[in-house]
Amino acid sequence: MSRKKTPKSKGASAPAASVLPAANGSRPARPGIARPGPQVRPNGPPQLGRPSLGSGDFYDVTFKVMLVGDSGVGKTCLLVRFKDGAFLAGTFISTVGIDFREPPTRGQHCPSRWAQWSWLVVFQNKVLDVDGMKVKLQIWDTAGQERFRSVTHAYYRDAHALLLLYDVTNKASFDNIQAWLTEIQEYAQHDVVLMLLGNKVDSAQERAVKREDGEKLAKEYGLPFMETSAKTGLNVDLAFTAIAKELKQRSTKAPSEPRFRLHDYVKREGRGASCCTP
Ligand SMILES: Nc1nc2c(ncn2[C@@H]2O[C@H](COP(=O)(O)OP(=O)(O)OP(=O)(O)O)[C@@H](O)[C@H]2O)c(=O)[nH]1
Ligand SMILES: [Mg+2]
Repeated sequence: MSRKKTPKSKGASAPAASVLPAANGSRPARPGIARPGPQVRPNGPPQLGRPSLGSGDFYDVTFKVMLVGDSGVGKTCLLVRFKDGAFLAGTFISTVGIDFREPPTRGQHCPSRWAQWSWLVVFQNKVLDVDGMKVKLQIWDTAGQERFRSVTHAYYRDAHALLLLYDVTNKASFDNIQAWLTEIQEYAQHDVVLMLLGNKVDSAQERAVKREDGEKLAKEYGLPFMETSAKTGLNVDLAFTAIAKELKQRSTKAPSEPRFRLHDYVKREGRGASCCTP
């Protein structure tokens, strides 16, 4: 990733939410922020695979992916779409904390269940088959609200990849991308895989950020870029698959394999907004 120096973020954070470590396996009584458990690995060599007995989630290698961006851009919805193939329509419930446990009953999530959980950030695991290798993505949603920024920073350094979202119907969320990049530069690993996503392209009539502007910004910072819709699913699987392919390539480093080119891949495979309007 080639990153340009950006001006220091003006986004001064208000005091972070109180830290409320959650007891293992039980839901905290109120929104809170737990500290990373032992399962959280620092960035660097990916964790080698092990079968997680009982869950059926066998994998060869695992990576931590984080979703970041302003509040309301659709991070939680993007994760729900990828994990469950569903869309959280209706009332917007902002994510206001971080939690490290998986939801209580695997395989039984539904939108309403997610809505109940959306005041916590629940990481989700998804195992993808990438060219014959089982790649487990541990995907972390974060609270986009500025008052939680100082808390979410702390988790960047563990991340192997970051999906940075803005909302194409919200110009301010696009204008804030530079500040996000400054934060990422400051807190994430220098070799973190980063992708810019312009979400909500299904809302064509409310569009406030042109596709070309997203492309221009991405080019300026050397980032792969796509427009997505958590509502229709446009390019959602592709974004995560592309990240998984890039991370897998970096970790295996097989000289015989043709080099995976993330930028080319998303350019080639990404679909335009007009393709999937409901
Ligand atoms: N039309 C449309 N609406 C979306 C899309 N993605 C999310 N939304 C809506 O946007 C609102 C915010 O979505 P969230 O996923 O909760 O936003 P967030 O980025 O997680 O926000 P924070 O948790 O506060 O950081 C909700 O009302 C969603 O239904 C999309 O692709 N298209
Ligand atoms: Mg959220």
